[in-house]
Amino acid sequence: MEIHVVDHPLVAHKLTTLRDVRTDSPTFRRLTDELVTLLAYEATRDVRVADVTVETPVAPAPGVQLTRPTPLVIPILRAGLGMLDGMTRLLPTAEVGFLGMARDERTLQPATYADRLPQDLSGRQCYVLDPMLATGGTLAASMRLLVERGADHITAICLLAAPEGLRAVEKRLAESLGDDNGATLRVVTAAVDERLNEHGFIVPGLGDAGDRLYGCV
Ligand SMILES: O=P(O)(O)OC[C@H]1O[C@H](OP(=O)(O)OP(=O)(O)O)[C@H](O)[C@@H]1O
Ligand SMILES: O=c1cc[nH]c(=O)[nH]1
Ligand SMILES: [Mg+2]
Repeated sequence: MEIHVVDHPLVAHKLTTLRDVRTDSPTFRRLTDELVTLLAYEATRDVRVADVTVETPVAPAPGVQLTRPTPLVIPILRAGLGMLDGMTRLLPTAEVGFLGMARDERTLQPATYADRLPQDLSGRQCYVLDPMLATGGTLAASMRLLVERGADHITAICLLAAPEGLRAVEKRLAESLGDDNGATLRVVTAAVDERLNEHGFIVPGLGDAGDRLYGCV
């Protein structure tokens, strides 16, 4: 699995405000949206395009356009929903599928409560949106589901990742799918933080992303 940490002063600046405990929900939502667009620029670097020629008012011009099937964007509910608009702003023709997953606060295991994804993802480039990659259980389960449905190119966009979570995603996917599953798997993130705490929270992190976006449930 390829891990790409986006090293850019604007990303670092926005992430710093996002982490700040004094940042309120409206500002947190706006910054998440802005950060996703910056991360998406990197994450879509290898989106599939085909050569085309258009006529300018002056002459034919060679160019490219996105190929079909169109990419699929998958926000992981609930917190991933806060990243959807920022992503589709950059990829307006993408289709959107939804996965609802919640981590049990005690066992830290993810449970899937909603699956509105196509059954056949053969040849689909998939972009998974989830702000936090903590133990990695949620991302490993979602990537596994997508590969089992035929996706061969999956990029996860996360605001923050924990080092042990990144290692766990690689290990779990190798165990469940095999090392030579043929899929390209990537994680694009704004930062890899220090560690997880005893509650499975990223340190220093930004707290509970879902709660900070939408309030407590
Ligand atoms: O890497 P993991 O240890 O699996 O944790 C990460 C998951 O935890 C958070 O979601 P949460 O379960 O809190 O659901 P929510 O988005 O509804 O708040 C976060 O948005 C990820 O989906
Ligand atoms: O730090 C964390 C870990 C999991 N989920 C969050 O929202 N934050
Ligand atoms: Mg949460």
